[in-house]
Amino acid sequence: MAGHSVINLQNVDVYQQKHLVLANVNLNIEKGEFVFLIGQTGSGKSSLLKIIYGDLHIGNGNGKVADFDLKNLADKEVPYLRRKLGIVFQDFQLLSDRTIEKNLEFVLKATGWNDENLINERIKDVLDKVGLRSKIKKMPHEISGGEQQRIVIARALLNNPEIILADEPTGNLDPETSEEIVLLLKQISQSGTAVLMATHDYHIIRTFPSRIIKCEGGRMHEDAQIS
Ligand SMILES: Nc1ncnc2c1ncn2[C@@H]1O[C@H](COP(=O)(O)OP(=O)(O)OP(=O)(O)O)[C@@H](O)[C@H]1O
Repeated sequence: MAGHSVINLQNVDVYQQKHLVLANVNLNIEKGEFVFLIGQTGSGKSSLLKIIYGDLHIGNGNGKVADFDLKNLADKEVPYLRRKLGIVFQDFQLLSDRTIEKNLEFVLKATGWNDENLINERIKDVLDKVGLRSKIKKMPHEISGGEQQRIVIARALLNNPEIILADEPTGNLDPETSEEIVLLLKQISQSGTAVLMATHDYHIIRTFPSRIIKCEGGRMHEDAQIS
């Protein structure tokens, strides 16, 4: 059965300015796949994610993400590409001066939603998906770190993305809460959204056996094993 590719990179060279970080990357991720991205600090994981969300241009090679052609991606198209992506990064936290509801409303309004009823419904939908509807009126500081991360995931789901990119989403969490977050991301992938998750947490990788790709020695390797 032919799959439905949501990320397809062919012979892509990943540069940070003049420095070649990863050479000749070939990567295909299908709808609903769950993939771990591993590699030492500085090996190129974030750079690879940047290629995928249109923050770095591809020089050599070809790339398609959620039907956007990365090679010919105009700057003005980047926000539309990002709407197809849910981004869960550590440095992309909740706005601390407003409630969970207002955090989510802010993103919807910034991405073109203006019908109040649809906005309210969508906010409830995504909060249900992460099991936190009861926290809708709370401020970020009134909920735990794990709950905040679930809200960040809810926020990433607002525009029904084809792909979630998660960079160390469990970095600041205790082991039990980390497992809950990854379980949630797994469930999201099973409902059809591909998840690409960069992590250094081998306990998590062992607990949730999945496809692993690794950045090492200036290359991206498939079917990586952890020891
Ligand atoms: N903005 C930048 N300008 C120039 N070089 C950069 C820039 N960002 C990263 N690099 C370099 O590119 C290489 C890959 O960095 P990258 O951040 O992709 O690694 P990483 O695997 O994500 O590391 P970490 O696990 O620490 O996040 C490193 O040598 C880094 O110094």
